[in-house]
Order: sequence, then structure tokens, then C-alpha cells
Amino acid sequence: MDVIRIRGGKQLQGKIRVSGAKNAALPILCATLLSDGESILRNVPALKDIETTGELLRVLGRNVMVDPPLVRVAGGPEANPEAPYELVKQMRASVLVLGPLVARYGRAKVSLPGGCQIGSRPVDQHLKGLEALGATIRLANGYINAECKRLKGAEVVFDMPTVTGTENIMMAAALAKGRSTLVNCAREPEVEELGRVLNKMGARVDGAGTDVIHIEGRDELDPFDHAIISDRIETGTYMVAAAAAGGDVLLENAPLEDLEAVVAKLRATGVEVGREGDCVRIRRDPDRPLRAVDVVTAPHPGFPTDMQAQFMVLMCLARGTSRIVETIFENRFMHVPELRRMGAEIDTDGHTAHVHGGRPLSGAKVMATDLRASASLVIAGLLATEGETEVLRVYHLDRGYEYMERKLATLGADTVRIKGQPG
Ligand SMILES: CC(=O)N[C@H]1[C@@H](OP(=O)(O)OP(=O)(O)OC[C@H]2O[C@@H](n3ccc(=O)[nH]c3=O)[C@H](O)[C@@H]2O)O[C@H](CO)[C@@H](O)[C@@H]1O
Ligand SMILES: C=C(OP(=O)(O)O)C(=O)O
Repeated sequence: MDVIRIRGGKQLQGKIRVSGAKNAALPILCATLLSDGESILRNVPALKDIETTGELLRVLGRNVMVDPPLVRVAGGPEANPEAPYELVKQMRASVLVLGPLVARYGRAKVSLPGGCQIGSRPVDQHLKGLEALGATIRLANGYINAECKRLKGAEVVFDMPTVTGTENIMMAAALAKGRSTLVNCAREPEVEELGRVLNKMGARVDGAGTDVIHIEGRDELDPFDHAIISDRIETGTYMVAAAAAGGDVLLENAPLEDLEAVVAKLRATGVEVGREGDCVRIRRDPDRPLRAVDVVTAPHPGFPTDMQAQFMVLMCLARGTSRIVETIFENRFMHVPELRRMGAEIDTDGHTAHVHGGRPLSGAKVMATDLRASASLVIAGLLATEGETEVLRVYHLDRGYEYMERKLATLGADTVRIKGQPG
């Protein structure tokens, strides 16, 4: 297993380019199942989750060429509509093949994704939505079995805004007969992006990115050629890294408009965030102390849960106590014990963490536990003023960050990957 070693205490300077968005690319890859012919995805990041999805699409009978930033997926009317446990367990987002498979092939057998490190992560809303469109759902032996000759447009009211739930039902409704109305939808930019792709495929999707989406289904959909939007969570992660290490960083292709809640919190702590040409510029004078601010995670456009761990590290630097409340996932504080090992003073009580900032962090060996927690540990390593940090189990990081140690090194950080270490 690879390890990332960080020698902290260096300010960050320079420019890096933000990659394509993982959480936009994954549903769009699954949307290729909705048509025959060859679809082309551009600006796809080189990530483990993209490889896993490519492998899954191959198992389902597609021809897949993954050569980031380009991915090609081709297929015809035949498929093997079974997504096995071995692949689904590697990546929860695999459940996004469920809607397309049942809509296109009338049948799907998809392993239940189960929980993961950050929470139980149920899929009841996905199943409820498919049932509303006319599918029969049976759970047996750890698999979801879904069947329906032809889905029919319907109204689906989600109990809560769910990102992949909304995406699964949008894809299913795009091939259903008639009109669907989805209510209480997730409003994340990645949902809006999927709407754009379904429209390119010939469906009529209206309102993606708002809480009510109307979809006029079609008998057949066309393949597409599409460049994926930039990754807002990668952007936010590098913003926090620049703020934590101090310095002056330009991020090319950064989707600032999708990050308002994060930018507002960064500014409230005293970090400068602004536009400079087609880049976003983040500046912080490391001699000026940061202010402690409180954060409550919420569905978009609220503060993203996927930025909570990284922001918590920044609050370790701030003067005073910051209160961080995680409202989306029940176990998303796994980075806290690791940060404590580096000298952070953080108490947790259920869904709330209190970060008592201002204590220096020191380097340590720490364990990556999930994707965003891994990024937070790398950032903690950047600001540790003494000793070196080794982040173990970086396969979590590789699921969602393209060449993170290289991008940080471009900015002057002392970050290297050491291959094949005992994990
Ligand atoms: C691949 C992808 O895009 N992943 C993102 C997606 O995950 P994901 O789509 O899995 O997360 P959801 O938006 O579905 O989860 C939101 C909340 O709804 C609950 N829920 C969800 C579905 C359901 O059927 N029943 C139910 O109770 C969940 O437990 C959670 O509390 O959105 C999350 C929340 O923004 C992000 O952290 C993930 O990075
Ligand atoms: C939690 C994440 O991904 P997933 O939903 O695939 O677990 C994430 O992107 O932060």
C-alpha cells in the first residue's frame, strides 16, 4: 500500500488546475447504459473510482476505454444486467447502474451497497422511486432485483434530498413512458450536470439543480459527447490547503459559483478568496491569526459534508473554539482521533465537534479512513511545524483526488508518495 509523506511548514505558491468532478463523472458514466452506440466523456479525472466504474460497465457488457481525461463507452442492445457484490462493495456509487439497467433492459440485479466508513448509507429512496415508476423490487441474498417491462412516468416525492437517489431516478425516468415529476430533489451541481447530459441524449429534463425536476421520457436515447464540469470538492480542498499552509495560490478552472458556502466560511476566518482572470486566487498571510468560525453541514447550497474534515483542520489553526456539526452522515468524524495524534484539541459529542484551535500540530503516522478524511490528514501534514507526517492507506485518497501529492508539490509543498509500504 502507498503512503504519502509530508514535511510541513512550507507556504504554498503558484498555480494548479482543478480536475474534472468525480461525483459528476460517475453518474454520467452510468448514463451511457441508457443508449446504444458510443458515448465520449472528456475531462474525466484519473481516479480509482473511475476505473472501478469502467470495470463495472465492462461486466455489464459494454466496451470501455478509460484513458483519462478521455473515456469512451460503447454498447448495443445486449447486456448482462447484474452488478456483482465484488465491484459494488468497492464503491457505493455503483448503485447508479440500477436506474439505467431497469429502464433500458427491463431487469437489474445489483448488489446492495451497504454502509461504509462514514455511515449506513441506505438506498430506500432509490427503491421507492423505481417502484413509483412501476418497477417490482425484491431484495434477496444481498441483492436488489428490479423488474419492469417498461417504466411509466410518475410523481416521486423524496423523503430527503438524496444526490445519487435523485440521479438514479432521473436516469430511469428519461426512458420511462410519459412525464415524471421528482419532488424534494438534491440540488447539487452534479445533479444539474446529469440533467444536461440527459438532455443531450434526447430526454427533456427541466429543473435539474432545483428541488423539482420534470422529465419527459423517451422511447430511445442517443449517445453523447460531453466534457465533465470541474470538481468543486477538489477546489475546496486546495482552497483550504492554501489557507492552512499560508501563501498565494491560483486555481485554474475552479467552479467558485458552486462553492459559496465554503467561500463565505473561508472569508469569515480571514482568508482572501477572489477571482483573477479565469482562476480563483486564495491568499493568507501566515502571520495573521485566523478567526474560529462555526460550520453546519447541509445539502447544497449549504456547507458540503464532503468539505467538513478539511475545514476542521483549518479550524485547528484558528484562535478560539469552532463548533462543527455534521448533519448528513452519522460517522463522519473518523479523522478526529488521527488529528488528535498530531496534537489537535478536538472534542466530539454525537454529531458535533468542538475544535479548540491555536495549538501547533506535529507530524505523525496517521491512518486514512475514508476519502475526505484522508485529504484532511494531508492538509494537517502541511501545517505541522515539526516532524514529518505519513498518511497510510492512501487508496482512500486515490478514489477521489487526482495526483494530490504531485499537485501540492507543484505549489512548493514537500509531499511525496512512497510506493508499496506496509499499511
Ligand atoms: C458519488 C456521490 O455523488 N456521492 C455523494 C453523494 O452521496 P449519496 O448520494 O450516497 O448521499 P445522499 O445524498 O443519498 O445522502 C443524503 C442523506 O440521505 C440519506 N438517505 C439517502 C438515500 C436513501 O435512499 N435514504 C436515505 O436515508 C443518507 O443516509 C444521508 O443522510 O452525496 C453525499 C451528500 O452530499 C456526498 O457526501 C457524496 O460524496
Ligand atoms: C463520500 C464520497 O464518495 P462516495 O459517495 O462515493 O462514498 C465523497 O465523494 O466524499
